[in-house]
Amino acid sequence: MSVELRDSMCFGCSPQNPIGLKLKFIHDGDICRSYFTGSREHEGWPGIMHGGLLTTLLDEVMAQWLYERDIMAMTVEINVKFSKPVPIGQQFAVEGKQESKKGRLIVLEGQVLLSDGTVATKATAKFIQVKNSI
Ligand SMILES: CCCCC/C=C\C/C=C\C/C=C\C/C=C\CCCC(=O)SCCNC(=O)CCNC(=O)[C@H](O)C(C)(C)COP(=O)(O)OP(=O)(O)OC[C@H]1O[C@@H](n2cnc3c(N)ncnc32)[C@H](O)[C@@H]1OP(=O)(O)O
Repeated sequence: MSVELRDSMCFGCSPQNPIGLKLKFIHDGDICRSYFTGSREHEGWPGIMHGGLLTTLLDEVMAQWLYERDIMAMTVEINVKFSKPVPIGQQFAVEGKQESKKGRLIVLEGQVLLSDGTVATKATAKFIQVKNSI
């Protein structure tokens, strides 16, 4: 791999990106999980998390599921279903796991869970495996 994690300015996970989300990840069996609490800077509708940012969070946990397993892959497609609003100021969980793998095409699923366990958002994303030289 020519790009090391320590050099990354990844908007989702880099600790050194001043405007990034600075996400941390827990790998729990076949699930990658992160926790996030939105603030006013993350809202779309007043008091509600911006859907584009939820998509970013979902993309990131799914990408990290792969990265943890040394699979270098890029998102080529993502479909997101927003079922319930995600309130600002309340911690929620974001989870990702693999659904299938066929050749270079890897399909992952993600979800946003509110603190009471309600699934607020669901995602399916396709990743294509690339050479370890991004
Ligand atoms: C993962 C990170 C790696 C880097 C790690 C480095 C340091 C660590 C840093 C951070 C921590 C790591 C992870 C966090 C990083 C990011 C998180 C967010 C993820 C992203 O933010 S990521 C950015 C957005 N993303 C892009 O910027 C992709 C743009 N894209 C491309 O650059 C090309 O697309 C490429 C190179 C991916 C593939 O190009 P290519 O030329 O190699 O391959 P080709 O097009 O031939 O496709 C091959 C086969 O996949 C089939 N195929 C293609 N697309 C399909 C689809 N949608 N559905 C079904 N099948 C599909 C074809 O049909 C063919 O199938 P077949 O082989 O059977 O013909």
